[in-house]
Amino acid sequence: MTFMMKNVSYSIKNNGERKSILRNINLEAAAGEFVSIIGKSGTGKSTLLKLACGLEKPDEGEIMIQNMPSVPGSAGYMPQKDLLLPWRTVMDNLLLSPELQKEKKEKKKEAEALLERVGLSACQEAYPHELSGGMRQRIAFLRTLLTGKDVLFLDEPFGALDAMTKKDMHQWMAALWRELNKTIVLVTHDLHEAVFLSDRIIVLHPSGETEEIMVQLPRPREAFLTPEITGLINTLESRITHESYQGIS
Ligand SMILES: Nc1ncnc2c1ncn2[C@@H]1O[C@H](COP(=O)(O)OP(=O)(O)OP(=O)(O)O)[C@@H](O)[C@H]1O
Repeated sequence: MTFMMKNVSYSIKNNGERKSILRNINLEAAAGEFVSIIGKSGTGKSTLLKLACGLEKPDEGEIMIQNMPSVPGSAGYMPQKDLLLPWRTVMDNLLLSPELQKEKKEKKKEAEALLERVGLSACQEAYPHELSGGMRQRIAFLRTLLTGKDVLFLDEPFGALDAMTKKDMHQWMAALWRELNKTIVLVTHDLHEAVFLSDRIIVLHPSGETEEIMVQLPRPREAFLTPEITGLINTLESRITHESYQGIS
């Protein structure tokens, strides 16, 4: 498995007491797979991604990326907010992490090629405030890609975008994922997004249990709501509203 979480538990200190956030989580993703994690607010999805990419340490359990324990830098991570630095141009934002690792020169060509590939070469010298929300998220995603990692964790990357921009982003992401052959684990609240993009969807229940739903729809997928897509969305909605896992009926 390219990504694996085994018996992972995590708690935080809250007013002197330990508060359990995740209990005994088992998850995995195969090479090139697109997996989404959905669930009610507060079930620990963002925490799970931070653990997955080594930014937090579990109390118990094992987290592996490409057969090695996950540490910061094992995988690409895109947080909920784009975190583009307002005083740096698009190119300088893309080269932020390579610059810190003294690889700026080597990565510049790669950054130019990526911008070209997604039709954003013209905004290379623009500042974040000059870009639309969709463009900013594209740049933030390209920055995650520039880490060169095969496994990418994305935390609600399109959450703040309007419906039309989101639709464009879904198609853009699906095409790039196919082309680049990355393993992606995405946290989202948008069930249509999860169905449109994923091979597999994990429902994280408030009880801490997880449930898995396969998306066996041919690709490329329809951007509009077909009866199959609507059916899956309804299934997911009914699973999320269950307080705990009761088996798929
Ligand atoms: N630093 C922290 N201090 C206290 N509580 C925290 C901290 N980080 C997370 N939590 C709590 O952990 C739980 C899980 O938070 P997390 O953000 O992972 O959930 P989520 O499923 O991603 O939520 P959402 O869908 O609303 O983004 C929540 O109850 C949250 O209040």
